[in-house]
Amino acid sequence: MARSLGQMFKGFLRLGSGLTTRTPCPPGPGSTHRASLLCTTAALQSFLFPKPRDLSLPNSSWGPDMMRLYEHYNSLCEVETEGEKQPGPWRRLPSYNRILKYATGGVYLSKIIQSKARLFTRNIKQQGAAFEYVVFVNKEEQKCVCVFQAGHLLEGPPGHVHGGAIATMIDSVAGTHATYLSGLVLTANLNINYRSPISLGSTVVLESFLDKKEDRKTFISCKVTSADGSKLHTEATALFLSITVSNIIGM
Ligand SMILES: CCCCCCCCCC(=O)SCCNC(=O)CCNC(=O)[C@H](O)C(C)(C)COP(=O)(O)OP(=O)(O)OC[C@H]1O[C@@H](n2cnc3c(N)ncnc32)[C@H](O)[C@@H]1OP(=O)(O)O
Repeated sequence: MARSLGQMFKGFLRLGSGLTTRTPCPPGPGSTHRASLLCTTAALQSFLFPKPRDLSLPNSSWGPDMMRLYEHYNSLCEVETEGEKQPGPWRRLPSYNRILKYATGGVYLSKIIQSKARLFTRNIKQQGAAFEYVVFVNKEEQKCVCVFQAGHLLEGPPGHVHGGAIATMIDSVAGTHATYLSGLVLTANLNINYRSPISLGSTVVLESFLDKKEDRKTFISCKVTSADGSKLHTEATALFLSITVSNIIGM
């Protein structure tokens, strides 16, 4: 068990270093033996380690603000220089309904380990009903941005988003950011100031910034603003502590 968890978190830690890289299948005509071997290996790999469904991609429930902001940041993930496409300053992070699906073989692991468990923010199957979001990270600026559309199941005060749901998103985005920067972490402290309510169904932007890193501690601040950036909804600071796999096993 400890070994499989070790493998699992090795995959998880790859989040910060090009997790989604896969062997491309070369074009058919004129393929060499080596190329077809590569293709077979890739096919075998995808059979043995099926890709989990990425829930951070657009679906039909996404409104105009959500789509506009997604397309804006997505366009910054790739830049064209002298006719060639290069990685841009931003990167979209994939998102699954269990964190262990980041590991190689995570789809199978997910069936073996507490098979009914689901990531809190990704456990509602009805598209658009709860948390619709996508996270982008900018390594150079050490910054994360999340575009979040809050569905009708997240109601707190009538017509508005529950404070716990907002806290959940802040913890998730700041936690993802801290993981990206520092590997495996747990939230030790989260302070939130709610400045103005968020309407149900609206799209907001969460921005997460690295304040400082000290040994095991990663300090992050986060703010939530309206889609056009004109209104501040929420501000937060958080402390994440780096942990080891044995911390999780012993939990
Ligand atoms: C890719 C997808 C990623 C998705 C991200 C999802 C993010 C979700 C994140 C979470 O929700 S995690 C779940 C909620 N958090 C927890 O359940 C954590 C529960 N708490 C613990 O397990 C432990 O308290 C913890 C691991 C955080 C710390 O215990 P340790 O024994 O490792 O640390 P220790 O108590 O020795 O403290 C280490 C340092 O941190 C400081 N510290 C600990 N807790 C603190 C605190 N709460 N506030 C301020 N400082 C704190 C402590 O003072 C000390 O400072 P110094 O080294 O300077 O002396």
